[in-house]
Amino acid sequence: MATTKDGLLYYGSLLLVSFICIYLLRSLPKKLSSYGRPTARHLPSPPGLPIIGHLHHLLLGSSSFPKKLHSLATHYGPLLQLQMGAATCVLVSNANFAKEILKTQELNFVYRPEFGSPEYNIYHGSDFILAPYGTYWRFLKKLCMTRLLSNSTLNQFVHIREQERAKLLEYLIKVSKEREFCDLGAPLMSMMNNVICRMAMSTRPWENADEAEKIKKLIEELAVVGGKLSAGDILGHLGKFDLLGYGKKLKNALEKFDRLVEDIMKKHEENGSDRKGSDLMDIVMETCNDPSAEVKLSRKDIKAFFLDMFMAGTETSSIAVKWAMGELINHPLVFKKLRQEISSVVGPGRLIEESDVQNLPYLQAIVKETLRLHPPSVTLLRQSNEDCQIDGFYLKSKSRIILNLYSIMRDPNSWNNPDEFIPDRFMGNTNLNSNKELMEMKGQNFDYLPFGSGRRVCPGASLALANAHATVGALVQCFDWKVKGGEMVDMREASGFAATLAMASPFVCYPVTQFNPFEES
Ligand code: HEM
Repeated sequence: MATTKDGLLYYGSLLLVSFICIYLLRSLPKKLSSYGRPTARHLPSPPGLPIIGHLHHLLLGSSSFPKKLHSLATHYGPLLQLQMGAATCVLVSNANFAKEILKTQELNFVYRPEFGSPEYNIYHGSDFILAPYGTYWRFLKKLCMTRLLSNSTLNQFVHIREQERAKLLEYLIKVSKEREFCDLGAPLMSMMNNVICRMAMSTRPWENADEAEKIKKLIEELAVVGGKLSAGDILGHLGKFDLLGYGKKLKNALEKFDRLVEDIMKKHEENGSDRKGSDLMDIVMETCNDPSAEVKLSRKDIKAFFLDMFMAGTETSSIAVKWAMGELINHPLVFKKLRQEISSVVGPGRLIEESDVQNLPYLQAIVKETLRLHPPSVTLLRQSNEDCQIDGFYLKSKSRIILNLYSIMRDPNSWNNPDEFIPDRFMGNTNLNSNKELMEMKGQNFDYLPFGSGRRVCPGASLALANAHATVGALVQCFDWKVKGGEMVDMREASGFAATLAMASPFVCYPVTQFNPFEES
């Protein structure tokens, strides 16, 4: 007679066999479809902890976020899977894997991940930087490349950049006369904000100082709150509850920006017929009245687009000049050589202009070397659209990719003395990285990607470079620099998570005027 024990054994075995059959039936199609292909391996990972995953590698210790990514890449390899709380990311830290993502499999990785909870973003769905690769994104990218940020539009606005640079120099001459010191970061940020405000929306700081200043404050606030909210992604679904209140702060700041830009748009509409392409907003609004335009932009789309321009362009551009000046002050021989180059090309009595830059290769090399060592955007963020393999490793669709520009541009396999500031490596007359001598900024060399690469490459690169070259040149031509509290500028990066590479300490210095371009000779 069968006992209860036998019965349990019988039904237990039946259950086990059923589970095995269900598992085989579900996995068989996948197995058959991958039959004959080499089996993909899973990505390596550093040691992790339950729940927080690898967060402790990024949160503990006083070094900066890019240095922590760099240390992970150096210890565990150039392709890693990181679990940051609830968010899974793939960290890519060498030129070969970057090329695979940005070129070989570009169409699969042309998307960007969305961080933070969309419910607090009043521009959700209109955002250009995060827009999926499709008609809307293509329309705006083409508008940027062929009209808004094209070389001919940049030439049309050269006087704005000259006037804003002159204002910066006048301020520094005054500081120098009064033997005061200044934090160079603040006037550089105002200058770049004014340039973009005036090019984009004709805000005229001398008539309405308020508008440009309000936009600058909002952009600074949005960068801080947006960064904190994105970091909240590590909470997964809990992020929706806005436990720390950053969601509400973000919404608040966005609504203020929206009201400000709505007023500016109304002024543009009121003076519509007189304006005819006087600024970027006119050009964007013209497309709304063009019946042949492929996409009809809404007011929300236009405002979201300008917010992206400010967020992507202001801090990155001013920070680049700040890092360059830090390196120049800390390398007096490079500083001297640059001043000599400017003097021999520009002459003694006039201020450097943007049109001089093509004849100033050493100035160009200094800006290139600064962007290599201190890339204002430390990472490129991408997302895979479909399952794929990289170097035999399996990546599932919607994998978030962090391209670690900081490590790629300091990789000792690509760069000699990678942590040293050596502008000569870009001059083509040394044997230091001689294959880099013709290196362009266009993202075709995957060892050097300060502006990204491919379809998603930065559309503001020419504007950023025009500004960086002429500003660094003018600051070297007009002033000697003394550092408050010591001989050297503190070149450490700020700790904590941030999208742009900030300096750890304020850049406080004394300008000493050497050449005053506004003085009658
Ligand atoms: C030194 C200054 C700048 C640096 C280092 C920089 C760097 C970058 C990088 C690395 C990307 C991502 C590219 C990729 O994913 O392949 C990017 C995208 C972008 N940048 Fe810049 N940028 C700078 C200035 C500007 C300026 C001045 C503007 C416009 C006023 C701008 C507008 C944008 C926009 C709209 C995108 C998104 C493009 C897209 O998704 O298609 N940037 N930038």
